[in-house]
Amino acid sequence: MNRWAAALYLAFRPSVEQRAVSEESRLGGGESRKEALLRPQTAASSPSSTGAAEETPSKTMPVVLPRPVTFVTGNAKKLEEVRAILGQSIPFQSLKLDLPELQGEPEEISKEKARLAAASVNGPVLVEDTCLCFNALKGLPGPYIKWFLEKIGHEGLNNILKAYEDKSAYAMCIFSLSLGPNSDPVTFIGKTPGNIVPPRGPTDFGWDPIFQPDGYEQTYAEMPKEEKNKISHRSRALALVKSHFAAAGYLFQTDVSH
Ligand SMILES: O=c1[nH]c(=O)c2ncn([C@@H]3O[C@H](COP(=O)(O)OP(=O)(O)OP(=O)(O)O)[C@@H](O)[C@H]3O)c2[nH]1
Ligand SMILES: [Mg+2]
Repeated sequence: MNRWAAALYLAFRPSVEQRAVSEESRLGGGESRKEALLRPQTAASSPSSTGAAEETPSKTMPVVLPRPVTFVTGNAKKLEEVRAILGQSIPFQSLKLDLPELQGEPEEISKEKARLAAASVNGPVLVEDTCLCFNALKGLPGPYIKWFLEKIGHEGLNNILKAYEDKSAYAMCIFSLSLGPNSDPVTFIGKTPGNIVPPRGPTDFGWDPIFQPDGYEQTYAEMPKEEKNKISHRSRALALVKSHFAAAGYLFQTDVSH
């Protein structure tokens, strides 16, 4: 046994691709073991809606990941919420990195971010891309909300919708999990419907002051953080991430020599 000690965080049934991981590669040592564990794999589940992840029951051994998942983001406020929502449910660490982003459909943007992150970290990663989608604009600004917000601010975003009666919108978070370089990312999508309103509340996080979720009198910004984290797009997507981890039963190796 080398310095790696296998730390078993979860030991539930594995998912489809995990059958490919042999007992030998699971317990073997050195780089060859890591390569075997992180070879390209089929998505375990593709929860591409707000529904729960579907898992295929199996009795074979779970995938062993060389270390906790790295959540890669350049956004401190996102990280704060992810920490609060995940708690101790999934072993993860974070890395501040502002990854370049594709143009295109939100799911592809998130997946490509995960591929870049996995290549950069050389290990399992979780990333997310957030969209604010105006129904009157057929989903725009969507993944480009960051740049709209930066250039025209809350007032400009409200002004855009003055041309339309429909002020409804939805906040969407797309998490992508990649088990390592060359591993196809799996996505988890959470959406919260609401309306775009003139800004109310603290301005410390993006467009929170102009998004009022359905069924609430307060904007995201006016809500206590715990309340937002119960109903937000981010918490809905993370609920799917958690279900995926519970169903997949990943094993994590922890280097106990540090
Ligand atoms: O009011 C908000 N409430 C939220 O819950 C929320 N989540 C994200 N955002 C903002 O929406 C844009 C997404 O762009 P984005 O997903 O590319 O994020 P980012 O570039 O800041 O970080 P990352 O890509 O490194 O993870 C950025 O302007 C974020 O600040 C939010 N604003
Ligand atoms: Mg970004």
